[in-house]
Amino acid sequence: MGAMTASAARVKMGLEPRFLVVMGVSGTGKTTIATGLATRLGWHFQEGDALHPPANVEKMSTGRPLTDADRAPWLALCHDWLRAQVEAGHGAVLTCSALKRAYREQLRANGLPIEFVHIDTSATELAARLERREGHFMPASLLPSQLATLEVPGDDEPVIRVSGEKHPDVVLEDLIRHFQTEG
Ligand SMILES: Nc1ncnc2c1ncn2[C@@H]1O[C@H](COP(=O)(O)OP(=O)(O)OP(=O)(O)O)[C@@H](O)[C@H]1O
Ligand SMILES: O=C(O)[C@H](O)[C@@H](O)[C@H](O)[C@H](O)CO
Repeated sequence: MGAMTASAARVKMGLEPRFLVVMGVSGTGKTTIATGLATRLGWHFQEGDALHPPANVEKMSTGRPLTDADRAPWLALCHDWLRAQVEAGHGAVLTCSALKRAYREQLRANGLPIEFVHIDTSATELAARLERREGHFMPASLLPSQLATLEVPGDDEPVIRVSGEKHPDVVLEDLIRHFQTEG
């Protein structure tokens, strides 16, 4: 039997399109969860790291945290991608650390119906993962600044909270069940 098409998957799941930003600090599992969701649901996927200006990647690679000014053009590109997905009307998943409330507001600007999926993982587990991870520009030495910069989303923000310490398959199942329940 051939692979299920994206539209067949959507019908099978019975889910309306949603516009998700999978957020959290480096190493929390954004790419793992977002790619899993996009594949399972047949939704469009964008790796937020791929939208960083090269100077940002260079800065992080050399162990220097980004500033608000560094992040501004990147967040603008993330917002533009999200807006294009909303206009096209298909489900979409973006990875973006979205560490501060102001960044999340920038992503949601112009009334975009964005929802954040915040993956929360303990500092100890994050440090172990980043030490183990190979072939990624983000050094483990930037973890303290990531954690210090994070403003955990408030209850007044559109956020779905998940634990990054469960197996990714479990997190995916929990999220899909949540979407099915919410309609
Ligand atoms: N739930 C999990 N349990 C254990 N390991 C995980 C889990 N989720 C992700 N990982 C592993 O942790 C590392 C970081 O995951 P991932 O790259 O998805 O995080 P990220 O938030 O996208 O990171 P970054 O923002 O730095 O790109 C990877 O090696 C991944 O395989
Ligand atoms: O806002 C930031 O400081 C950055 O987006 C970082 O979070 C990295 O891009 C990402 O986590 C990759 O490791």
